[in-house]
Amino acid sequence: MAKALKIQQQSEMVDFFKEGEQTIRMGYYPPCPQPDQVIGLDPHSDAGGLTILLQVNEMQGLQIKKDGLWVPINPLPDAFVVNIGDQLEIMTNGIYRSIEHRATVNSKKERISIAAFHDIEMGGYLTPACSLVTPENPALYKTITSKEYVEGLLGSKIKGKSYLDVVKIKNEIRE
Ligand SMILES: O=C(O)CCC(=O)C(=O)O
Ligand SMILES: [Fe+2]
Repeated sequence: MAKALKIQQQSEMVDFFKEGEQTIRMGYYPPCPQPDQVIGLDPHSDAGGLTILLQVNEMQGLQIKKDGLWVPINPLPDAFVVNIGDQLEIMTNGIYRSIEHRATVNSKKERISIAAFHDIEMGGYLTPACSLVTPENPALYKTITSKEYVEGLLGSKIKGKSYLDVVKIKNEIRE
């Protein structure tokens, strides 16, 4: 990833995650007779760096928001879904965008997913990579401590990608 982004000091990318955390969440979505009336998991972007997700029993349910529409991600046998999270959006100075997603439920069958989240270390800083910030491409996100980031996140309501707005430098965002 660092190579693809032409980050000059590849160690910079490694340093972000070197002492980072891996957290696993298992999702169990029971069948629901009225699937249109409920949501399995509210729309959100993952707050960490990279998420690796397995749709265990290959039931459809994961959807991503693309051009304002919800697009289903059909499970492929033995395949992982790899999601960009907000921390990577910040580090890449917006070159890689985190993806808004949600999970729906089915009427007939349960759905099981396992997500592995990879986050930066607590105690470090969350900041766009130095070599991606230039006079032509100024920093789009503030530099904050990972502690500030997590505290702010826990204190906010999950609503799509809205928490990133707190970290964005206003008036500088390319859409
Ligand atoms: O169950 C899924 O497919 C999505 C899970 C997810 O987005 C999450 O745990 O953050
Ligand atoms: Fe997620």
